[in-house]
Amino acid sequence: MSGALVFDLDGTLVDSAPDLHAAANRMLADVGAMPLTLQRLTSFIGHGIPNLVRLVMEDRGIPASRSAEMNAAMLTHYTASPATLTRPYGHVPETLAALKAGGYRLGVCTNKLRAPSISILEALDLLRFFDVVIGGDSLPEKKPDPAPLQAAFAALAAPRLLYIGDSEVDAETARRADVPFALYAHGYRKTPAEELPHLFVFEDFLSLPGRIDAMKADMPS
Ligand SMILES: O=C(O)COP(=O)(O)O
Ligand SMILES: [Mg+2]
Repeated sequence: MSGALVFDLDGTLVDSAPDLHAAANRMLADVGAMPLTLQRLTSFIGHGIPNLVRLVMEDRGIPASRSAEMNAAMLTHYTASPATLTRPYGHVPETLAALKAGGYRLGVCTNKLRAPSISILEALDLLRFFDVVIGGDSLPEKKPDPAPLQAAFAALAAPRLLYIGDSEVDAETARRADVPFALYAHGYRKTPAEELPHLFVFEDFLSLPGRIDAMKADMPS
């Protein structure tokens, strides 16, 4: 057994911002509000959909009293098409295949709701690589609480090697769970990489198996 690796979803395995953006703009159109740019919407990703809706509403000056209605609209629009524009980042499928073939047990730990997470992984033919998917609603706690990441590793029942993510939330979750963290450089983070605790930063998924092998070689046996 080579050990367990857990991945974040949004901004790490997949570029999901275009579908979140489309759903948010449909929600805004429902109430006659102007759309947001993709860049602005992307800056709101990381703490799950209720937080994203709150930030969109603040940005557009929509009163908090409408939050239940807006959240319901966002969920309806997003779950209707969670994987229309969403794509895996470069070399993700072949890297997951190589890691799986190398004997690693793989999991996902995301703040996205579990149902659309599964839909996305299925639509992009990635679900087959994972032995566990923990979503933002799988437990009472969400990242950066360490509980969801701990639950993912517990389900994998193999030595915990690494959490791979793109954001401030992921770095903090890994730190609190006491798991080494690898930072994917091209996700949705707002903070410079050097300000986030990490074991290594990587630019391309193709480099990941080699980095993990090197990390294992450095570990006390
Ligand atoms: O849904 C979000 O806001 C963040 O999702 P992630 O945890 O997969 O990055
Ligand atoms: Mg992420």
